[in-house]
Amino acid sequence: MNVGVLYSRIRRDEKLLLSELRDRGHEVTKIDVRKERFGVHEPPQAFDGVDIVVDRCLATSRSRYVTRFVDAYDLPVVNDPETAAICADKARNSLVLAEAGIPTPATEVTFTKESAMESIEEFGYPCVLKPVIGSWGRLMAKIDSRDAAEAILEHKETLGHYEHKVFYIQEFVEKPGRDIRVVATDGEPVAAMARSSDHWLTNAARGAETEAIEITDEMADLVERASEAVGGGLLGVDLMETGDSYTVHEVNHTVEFKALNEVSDVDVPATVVDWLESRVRGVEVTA
Ligand SMILES: Nc1ncnc2c1ncn2[C@@H]1O[C@H](COP(=O)(O)OP(=O)(O)OP(=O)(O)O)[C@@H](O)[C@H]1O
Repeated sequence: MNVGVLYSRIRRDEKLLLSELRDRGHEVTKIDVRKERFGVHEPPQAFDGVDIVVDRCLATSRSRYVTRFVDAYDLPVVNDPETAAICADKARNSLVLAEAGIPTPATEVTFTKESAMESIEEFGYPCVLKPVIGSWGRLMAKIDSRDAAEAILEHKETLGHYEHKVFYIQEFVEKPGRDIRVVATDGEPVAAMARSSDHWLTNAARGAETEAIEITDEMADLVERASEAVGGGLLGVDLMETGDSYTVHEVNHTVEFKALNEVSDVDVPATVVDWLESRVRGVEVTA
């Protein structure tokens, strides 16, 4: 098969994927989205002969638009544009998880700092304020007091980009110093790791320690349901432990897997390519 890989920077994750594809004799068409022009009628020539497109754009804005265009060109794309749109937006992410009855932290969205303050006071301290669009733990605030809340809300309202005028407020989950990332393909867990840190943010990108963990039946069930809630695909499902159970705080759509591949016995890129091959076979059968 010929796999089109949309990118703007090739990270270790993409290198792993590209070399697994090439090792199996697949053709790879690297498509640098910074250089292409995406017409509404005609696809760029770069897509000629491509069987399936994998979106690996680092920037969420690029990911969201480029997947829409690829979908309009009638090419299968991983992930689906609607999945990318849901996962890129923490408010939509939380909504679909809650709608599907999946345990997820209590969350409110408000549009003024006054109503945000009401929400924060009701959640009590600490609580969490997140940007609706963002990753790697950037611009996340754990709010410990009313004074801190007032300052952050004023900064966001005065200095923030328009997305920062959507206040996404969440209960603080007392997790055991770690959270869990499960990479899954169409709801089927590939491998899981715990990310531990002394800091309340336990993102691997912020230097948290990572270790492989077993996937329990309960985790697998939540991952399957969370994947279905956002429309499936190649996803990273993030969970926190809550004593005897779990809460799913988000699902990521252009999931990084290099850290997981390093700690896990599972060959993550190989499993992802197995899945891509099965997707292309599925398209050929139905065509
Ligand atoms: N409600 C919460 N209570 C306690 N800790 C939280 C809460 N929400 C998030 N965290 C912690 O903050 C980290 C980052 O959260 P989240 O995944 O929502 O942000 P992100 O910027 O989208 O990160 P990523 O890009 O890794 O998905 C999580 O790994 C988790 O440890």
